[in-house]
Order: sequence, then structure tokens, then C-alpha cells
Amino acid sequence: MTLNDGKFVIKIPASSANLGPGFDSMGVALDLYLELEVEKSDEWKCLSTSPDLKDFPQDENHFICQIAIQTAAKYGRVLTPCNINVASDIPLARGLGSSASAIIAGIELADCIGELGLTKEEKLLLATEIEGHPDNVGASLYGGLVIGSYQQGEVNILSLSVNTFETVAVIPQESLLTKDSRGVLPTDFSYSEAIQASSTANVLVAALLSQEWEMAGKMMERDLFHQPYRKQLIPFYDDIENYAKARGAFGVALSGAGPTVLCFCEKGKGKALEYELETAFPDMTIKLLNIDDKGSNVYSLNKCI
Ligand SMILES: Nc1ncnc2c1ncn2[C@@H]1O[C@H](COP(=O)(O)OP(=O)(O)OP(=O)(O)O)[C@@H](O)[C@H]1O
Ligand SMILES: N[C@@H](CCO)C(=O)O
Repeated sequence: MTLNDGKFVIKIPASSANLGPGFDSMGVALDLYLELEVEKSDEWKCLSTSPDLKDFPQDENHFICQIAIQTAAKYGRVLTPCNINVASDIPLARGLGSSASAIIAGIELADCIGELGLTKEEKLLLATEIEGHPDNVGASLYGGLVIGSYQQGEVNILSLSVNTFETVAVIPQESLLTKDSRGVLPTDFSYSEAIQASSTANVLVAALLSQEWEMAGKMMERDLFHQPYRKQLIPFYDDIENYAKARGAFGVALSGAGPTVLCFCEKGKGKALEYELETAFPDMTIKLLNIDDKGSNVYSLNKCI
């Protein structure tokens, strides 16, 4: 009996990319989830009760099914149709890796139904080729804090288990598509700017791992790759940053392509910060988010497995 001989679940965490200067290469998995309940069927059906997902196609044209079908096709397989129930508490187009979680879900679906036998490394490469960078997909797949590099058709990534900090997300009501947020970035970068920007990212990694919180926060603020350009799209960014830093956050960064602003604090300080931010920014959704250490999780609902 294999996983796909009955109902099974694919559960994928959200993620926040960049953490400031780690543009397109750093990500952290967060404890919001996209969850699929899957069973083989005669035709494709993809239904959801989550308000955000209700308007998506309900057949094989659903984004997740398309990723699955295309992934299987790369290996010469045609997938048996599935009946899928999708639920998600990852807000769409808010910078919390909804598209990456959907891509990983599609690849896991193809792997299970098509019995592709993919390794984690192969899943990561497939997902990175689709998304263009490994930060969100790496975090959703591996969990923890990921640092990755996509070059020459190869992804090199490390996933580190971190339980020393937590985050509070400030999520605006308005969405911002990644492609629009990438549209304001420069096309060129000078050699000296690249040195400064990458040194900032390097120090951020070392500071986070050494629990040098003040330095980590300073490096997040000093990002040169994207935040200076994207701030024009996020008029409330500075207010949130100043407010959160005055109330216990050691660092603040734009989450992925935005518009969510992610506030970082030491473990145990998040609840109080969440309360303060709720009071100050009542029009936004404030969520204390912990780091998911597990990443993508596929399990059977059949008792005998
Ligand atoms: N569960 C899902 N099912 C179907 N499509 C989805 C799902 N999640 C995301 N998408 C698609 O991805 C789009 C959002 O992707 P986008 O890259 O713009 O933002 P994001 O992934 O939420 O944020 P970021 O990449 O900045 O972290 C949605 O508008 C939708 O088209
Ligand atoms: N690194 C990506 C994450 C969003 O996909 C960006 O900032 O555009």
C-alpha cells in the first residue's frame, strides 16, 4: 500500500523571504498553513472553503493542479485525477509566500500521485525553477531559517533550526503582487553597491545565529537590495518600524515582496508586541507567528499506514 491508495494530506507552511538584505536568498518558514486533503478520483476537482481561495478554478486549471500536472509531465507521467479540498490561512499576495506554498503543494501532489520518487533536492530545484528564487520555496519545503543560492541551474541551500526568535506580522488589507513589487527594483547595481549589500546580508546571518539581536536589526534596516525602492509602495512602513522597535522588536523587515511588515523579537516577547501593534494599527491584521521547523509534511489519513 502506498501513500496515495487512500486519502492523504499535504501541509505546507507559509514563509517570509529576504529578512531585509537576504534578497532572494534568505527565508523563514512560519506557522500559517496551506493544507490539501487529496484522494484519487475520476475527474479533477479542487474545492475550498477558505474565503481567499473560493474564486480559483475548481478543476485541473487550479494553480496547484497545474503545477502538479506540469511536474508529472516533466517525468513523462500523466496524473490520475484527484479530488482535492484546499484550506489555507496564508493570505494571498501579502508577502507571506502563498505562491511558494502552492508550488510546493503541487510538486508534492505530483510526487505522490505520479509516484515520481523525488528527493527533497529535486523538489527544491523544480520549485525554484518555477518561482525564480529559492527563499520562499526553500523555507516552505525544509522549514526553519533557510539560506540558499540559485546559480548555474543548481540550488545550494542550508536549513537551520532556530527557536531563539519569533515574529509579529503586520498584514495590510491591500494586496501587492510580487511581480508589481519587483517592478520598482533597479535593473543594475554597481560593484561597490553589491559589496556593501552582500556584506550586510552576510553579517545578518552571523548576527542571527549568534543571537546578536541589535546587530541583526541594524543589518535588516541597512538592506540596499530592495527595501529602499519598495518603501514607496508601503507608506506605513516607517511608522510600523519605529513603533515596533520602541516596543521590543529587535528588527523589522519587509516580508517578501510586501506589503506585510515583519517584526522580529526574542522568543517570549512576541505576545506583548502583538498586543501593542493591534492597538496602534487597528486597520491591519496583526499575527504572532512562530518559526515552523518541519517544512512540507505529507501524511496518510489511512490508519494502517
Ligand atoms: N493556494 C493557492 N491556490 C491557488 N493560487 C494561489 C494560491 N496561493 C497563491 N496563489 C497565486 O499566487 C498569487 C500570489 O503570489 P505572489 O507571489 O504575488 O504573492 P505571495 O506569494 O503571497 O507573496 P511573496 O511572494 O511576496 O511572499 C495569488 O494571487 C494567486 O494567483
Ligand atoms: N525574494 C522575493 C520574494 C517574493 O517572491 C522578492 O522579494 O521579490
